[in-house]
Amino acid sequence: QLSTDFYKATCPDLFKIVRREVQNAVKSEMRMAASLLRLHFHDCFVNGCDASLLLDGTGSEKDAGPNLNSARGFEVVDRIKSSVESSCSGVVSCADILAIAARDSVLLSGGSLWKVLLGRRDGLVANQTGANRALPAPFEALDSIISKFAAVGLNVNDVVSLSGAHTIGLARCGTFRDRLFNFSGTGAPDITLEQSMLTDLQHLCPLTADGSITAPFDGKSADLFDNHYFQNLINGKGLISSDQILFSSDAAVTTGTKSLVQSYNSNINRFFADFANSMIKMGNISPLTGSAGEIRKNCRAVNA
Ligand code: HEM
Ligand SMILES: [Ca+2]
Repeated sequence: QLSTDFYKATCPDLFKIVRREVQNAVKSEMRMAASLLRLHFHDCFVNGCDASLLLDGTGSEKDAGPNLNSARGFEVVDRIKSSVESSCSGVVSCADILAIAARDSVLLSGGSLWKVLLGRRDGLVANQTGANRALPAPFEALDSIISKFAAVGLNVNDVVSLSGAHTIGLARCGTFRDRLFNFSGTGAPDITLEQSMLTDLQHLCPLTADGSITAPFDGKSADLFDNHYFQNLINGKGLISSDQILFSSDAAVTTGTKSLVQSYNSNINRFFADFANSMIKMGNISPLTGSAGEIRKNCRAVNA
């Protein structure tokens, strides 16, 4: 029961304000678009899209494995929230701000536009254990990733289209280094990783180096939201294992992800349309509505 015009009367300039703040953030650092998009994903997979990810404190989702030293953009969310508050105080949820910021981040990176549904309210608790359980890991098997998406109502099509978000942004060496030297204990690199990219990454991420050095997911256009990601997979140039297995694993054939990769590579319009559709579905994961939850004043803490 989310709707596109939820704040029409109570915060008529909402879209303008968020767009302006996201634009400012992206102007000073293009990567921020990727970081904001990821925040909405990591919020929605845990307790639904309720801004649980934004809560500070012990037991926070920010300190869960997939987010610690990894999720970023929280200061930008604070800035958006305070701009929104100064124009319409106490009416717009942090969960909705994440949804709009994710949409605008894709648009400002050259991707498609969709009508974002609104009316979510903010949760009262963070769920660190839930974040560790629900968020997919880069080295996870395809059937297991598919199960995690299924657990929140998303299908195989959503897995592939939403993985296309990795057309922008960066990943730390630590998230893919096992592929470079000793892939799942074989003592050799991942054979599905293309040779020149393997060599480049081995130089960027030697075993002795700090695991926080980063590489672009899409070496061709790390800041542009396009469909190169899928071409990369076909060429053995997926960065993390969970990307490459969508094309190269045995399960990619049986689950149908391989043919979806091929179709998004040959038809960018289909990718854009499916991505928009899947983002709307993801944004609809168990929202709090009506009088459930609250409208947080500060995205980092529940109201006093
Ligand atoms: C399919 C399962 C997925 C896995 C296993 C996965 C895993 C990862 C990993 C390991 C990173 C790098 C983190 C780091 O370096 O610390 C990352 C970054 C990123 N992920 Fe995913 N991801 C998945 C799906 C998604 C989805 C569904 C979205 C959004 C719709 C998304 C958006 C992003 C973006 C934009 C970045 C780059 C963030 C930045 O540069 O700040 N990912 N992901
Ligand atoms: Ca959440």
